[in-house]
Amino acid sequence: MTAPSRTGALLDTVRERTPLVHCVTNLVATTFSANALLALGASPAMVEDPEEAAELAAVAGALVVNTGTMSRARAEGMHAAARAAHDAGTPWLLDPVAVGALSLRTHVAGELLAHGPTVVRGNASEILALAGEVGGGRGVDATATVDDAADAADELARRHGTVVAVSGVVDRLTDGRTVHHVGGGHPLMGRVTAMGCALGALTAAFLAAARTTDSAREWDPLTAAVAAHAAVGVCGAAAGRTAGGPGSFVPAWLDALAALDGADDAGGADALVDPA
Ligand SMILES: Nc1ncnc2c1ncn2[C@@H]1O[C@H](COP(=O)(O)OP(=O)(O)OP(=O)(O)O)[C@@H](O)[C@H]1O
Ligand SMILES: Cc1ncsc1CCO
Ligand SMILES: [Mg+2]
Repeated sequence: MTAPSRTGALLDTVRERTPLVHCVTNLVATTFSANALLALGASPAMVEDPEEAAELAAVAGALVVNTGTMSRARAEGMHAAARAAHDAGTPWLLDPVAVGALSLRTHVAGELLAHGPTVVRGNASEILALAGEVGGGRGVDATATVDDAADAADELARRHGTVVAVSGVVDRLTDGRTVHHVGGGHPLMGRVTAMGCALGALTAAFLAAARTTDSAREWDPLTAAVAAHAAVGVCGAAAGRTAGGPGSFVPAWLDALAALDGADDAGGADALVDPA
């Protein structure tokens, strides 16, 4: 018998445990992120009021805070959820959507870093801006490349003791010491909205699974985040092979997520990690 792949093993854990993933996310990504989590085998809950968010974050398996729809009221919910997750020792992921392009969210995201995110996940422009460098982001889409953000990502990871995942044609993930690249995916992923937001939600599900694995007393968020990116990459490549365009890509990608098989090396996901 061959050893289970890292991605496959974590995928199996997600399906065994059905982790509750608390999402404080944006108006665009809400339904898509929930569907992606359900397709994977996790359980989504989209809750943002500060009172309810704090209550849920304390019992959820993982939290994602996504700044895509910002307001002062929403910022309160983001802070409350992140604080509660931090206090409960629950892994949480910050997705700093359009940080650098708009002032309020740039300020709020900077404050959220104080609650110790387990993973920060964004495109290159967002990570550059969060690290305090000029990223050049115009809106929610990146204008910088993953390579442009490499040094900023490493520095951000070290400064905040977090994993930083930068998405693009090839994703790059680091904890400030170790770097992994994840290939796969498809150009159509940039032609539908909220694909990165869904990646953040799915990464949170993998964090929850890794955190609850018995053998993972010293669990590794970098490994879990890499596995999530590989799963998304393998599904993107599969969906891209059959889709006729952005419209048919989305259901094909959701179907691919649901069809991922842990025992079958999650469709070859591990081969996408650090290809020679
Ligand atoms: N040209 C591409 N080729 C392969 N994969 C891609 C490409 N563009 C995006 N992806 C993949 O799509 C996913 C989302 O990455 P992207 O950088 O587009 O996120 P984002 O800008 O945060 O998205 P959004 O904010 O719209 O949700 C990642 O898994 C990434 O690898
Ligand atoms: C299009 C858009 N606008 C705010 S959030 C979002 C989803 C992609 O980040
Ligand atoms: Mg994004």
